[in-house]
Amino acid sequence: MKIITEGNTKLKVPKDRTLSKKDKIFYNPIMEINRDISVSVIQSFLNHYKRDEFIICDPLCGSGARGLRYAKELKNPSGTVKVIIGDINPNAVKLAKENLKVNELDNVEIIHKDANVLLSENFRTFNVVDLDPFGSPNPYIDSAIRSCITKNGILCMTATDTAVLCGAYKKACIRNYDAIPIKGDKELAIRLLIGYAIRVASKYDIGLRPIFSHITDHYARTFLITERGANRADNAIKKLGYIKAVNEEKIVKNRDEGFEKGFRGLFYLDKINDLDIVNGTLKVAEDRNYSERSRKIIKTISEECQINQIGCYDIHKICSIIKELVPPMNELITKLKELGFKVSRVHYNPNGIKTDGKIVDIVECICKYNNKINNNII
Ligand SMILES: C[S@@+](CC[C@H](N)C(=O)[O-])C[C@H]1O[C@@H](n2cnc3c(N)ncnc32)[C@H](O)[C@@H]1O
Repeated sequence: MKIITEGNTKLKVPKDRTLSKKDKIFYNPIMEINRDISVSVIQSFLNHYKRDEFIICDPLCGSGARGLRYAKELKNPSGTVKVIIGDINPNAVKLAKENLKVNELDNVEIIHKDANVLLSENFRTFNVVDLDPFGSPNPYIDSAIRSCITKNGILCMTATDTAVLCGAYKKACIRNYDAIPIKGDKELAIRLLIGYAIRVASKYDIGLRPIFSHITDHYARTFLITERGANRADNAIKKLGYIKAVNEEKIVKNRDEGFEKGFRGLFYLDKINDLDIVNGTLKVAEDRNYSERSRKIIKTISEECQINQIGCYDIHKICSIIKELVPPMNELITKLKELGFKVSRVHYNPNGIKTDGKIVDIVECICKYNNKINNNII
């Protein structure tokens, strides 16, 4: 064991790890970024909404890193923060208890229990439920929704089964998420996951609205606000639909229009980030000097979420289709901006941009740049 610091929380963690289920206790240092972003999003939410008591459940806690960071680093401006953490693995629970002592916290309860049992025993109790499983969060989504408060609760989840959500295993995606995936644009993986969660929540007359979503390294992560009532559930369902990807262009079809051959889904078609929450998240991460990479991801999201586009245009793929050389991304972005278009890079693909321009505008800029290069004008 060794002691490390994440944020301002001290953690005793195993020295030798395989980062798989084989580890006696799971701790992944790469997920510090995930935890930095999570603390910042929830703090941003707390700064927007007044709460006397704010109760968070981390039912798949591993070493306790996530739950303990919430307990130590979240500040509730108008009340208290309490964290319930649990794990089915007795070794994880033992370590989480040791980590609780190291941090001298008195606002945490640690429970040795199956996550679905813990969540089911706490009907409509938690302000936040954070699902951070191995693989898909799917086995826990139903009980997580029932254990969340129904108005302005937060369900956050990590999915590490991105190969499934991104379309490498179509049958598994249909089986696990009742949806047909699309390969290529990773944002669609989050949209598929959100779409699925909305369908699960709607049977309880709960609507879900995403406030922050990212796809980083090997996982997708989203934060969804609960909204009470059949009308809100209906509104959330109305935002689901089908997508057809044709040469980097995404054609969308609302669910009400029915399924058509060539389309895939269901996907969530509305905004997957709330700009106020994202900007608040960035401020928290910057004020607290959280990891540089987490700040960079949040900053890019704050830019990309101001452009209303599903997914992104991958410039390398466009160039390969039109058989043109790839221009420098910055040159292309500057050119499009000079033409009056909004443009942003995306956090999940170094070759991707979002823009309110059309694909023909991008193609024109690429061709013009290459002509100038060929004629030695640049
Ligand atoms: C990916 S790890 C959690 C990592 C942790 N949240 C963090 O940020 O470091 C998943 C954890 O879920 C636990 N787990 C697996 N199945 C479970 C179940 N049915 N109920 C409760 N815990 C479970 C595992 O023991 C493991 O510690």
